[in-house]
Amino acid sequence: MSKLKIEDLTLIFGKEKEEALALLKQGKTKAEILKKTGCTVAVKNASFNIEKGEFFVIMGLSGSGKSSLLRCLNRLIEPTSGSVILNDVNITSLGDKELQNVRKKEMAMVFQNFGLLPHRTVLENVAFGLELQDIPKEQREAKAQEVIEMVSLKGYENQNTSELSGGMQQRVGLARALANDPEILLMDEAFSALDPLIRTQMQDELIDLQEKMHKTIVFITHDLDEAIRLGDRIAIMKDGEVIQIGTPEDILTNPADEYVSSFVEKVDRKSIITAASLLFEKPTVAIFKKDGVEGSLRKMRSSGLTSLPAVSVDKHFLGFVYLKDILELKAKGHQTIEMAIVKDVPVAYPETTVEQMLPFIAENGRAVPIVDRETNKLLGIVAQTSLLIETTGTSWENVTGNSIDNLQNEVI
Ligand SMILES: Nc1ncnc2c1ncn2[C@@H]1O[C@H](COP(=O)(O)OP(=O)(O)OP(=O)(O)O)[C@@H](O)[C@H]1O
Repeated sequence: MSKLKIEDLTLIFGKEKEEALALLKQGKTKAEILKKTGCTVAVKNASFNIEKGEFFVIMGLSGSGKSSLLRCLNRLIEPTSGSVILNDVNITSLGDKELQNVRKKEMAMVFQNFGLLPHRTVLENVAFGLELQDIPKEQREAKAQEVIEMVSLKGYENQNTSELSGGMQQRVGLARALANDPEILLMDEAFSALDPLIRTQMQDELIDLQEKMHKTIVFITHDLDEAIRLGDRIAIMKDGEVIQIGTPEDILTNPADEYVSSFVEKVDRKSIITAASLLFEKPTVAIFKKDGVEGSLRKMRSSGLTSLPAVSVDKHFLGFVYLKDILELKAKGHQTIEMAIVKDVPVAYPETTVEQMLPFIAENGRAVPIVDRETNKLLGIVAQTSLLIETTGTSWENVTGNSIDNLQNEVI
């Protein structure tokens, strides 16, 4: 179920909004509109859904419109046109009072610069939102204490926040947001001010927390590595436009344009790309027992491969068969291939990452079989060359001197 629906949302800064909006409709660019009207198009026709419980990351360079878009979600900034639907309620048309309620109960924001009250204690900061709602002291402090423990700040309740390190201050920021039990957390570059080690630690803790909380999180970052670590899906923004939305793997394997590619190039793909996206698109060549020695030789010859997976009639993976062993059987006059099936072969599953498959690289160049975790059916094979390409970033032709089509021409 979609928690948030963002429909054709546009945000323009400046006085001549109507004129700017009209020019936008005519297809004029952000730069042209700025020149003609003095208005900045911060968000342009954004439309997408965020699912309940999803960790949704909005990523883009500075000035691409991420913060503006995020602030339109709770109307800290009023969108110029379009709507934001939260649980089927169009919050763009709510009156002040209803909007206050949404902000108090449904959404909470965590800011990059923490936004804490420096002369108040951790406990008071965390309970502050509840205090504004006139929740009795005892009750709000009990709730604050609970979330303080969730973000590992137990023991620091009575410290002034100005005495805390950046990482700890951001824990207070997070605890304050969680104290209201919001359904949606809006996090604006929440970890960007932290040094790299603390930042990674906070990312890990947020991932752990989210596994328990199942909130809907909208997280902004300009860092693709962070987006990939955290996001179930990532929206990439450029010049106010959302130019691609997808899972981290979608974005790495199919960048929508040069801009996205330029980010993606710098990412370490090994831990993200899975066997599923490396599976040969066409069905894998495999050997059945009924193929016998002659049939196996034919399949190896026509595929140009010196080792092939063997499968049962219902395509369960049995092991690997090597050309040299088949030739030996032939020389000895055997017709069945049973003795040539090497059974002790590591298998991967669709969700196995390239990094996890690297130890499977064998000296004899055998491919990695990918099987269904439940049924052990062979889904396909990943050639070692694919793994090398993924780890070195080079092309098929460079590694194999061959094209992928030559490697497969027979169907299981
Ligand atoms: N209050 C404002 N008045 C006028 N223009 C603004 C205002 N806030 C943002 N902008 C402009 O809107 C565009 C989007 O800015 P925004 O801050 O949303 O981008 P961002 O991707 O969040 O960048 P950053 O990571 O630097 O915060 C930019 O061109 C910016 O200059």
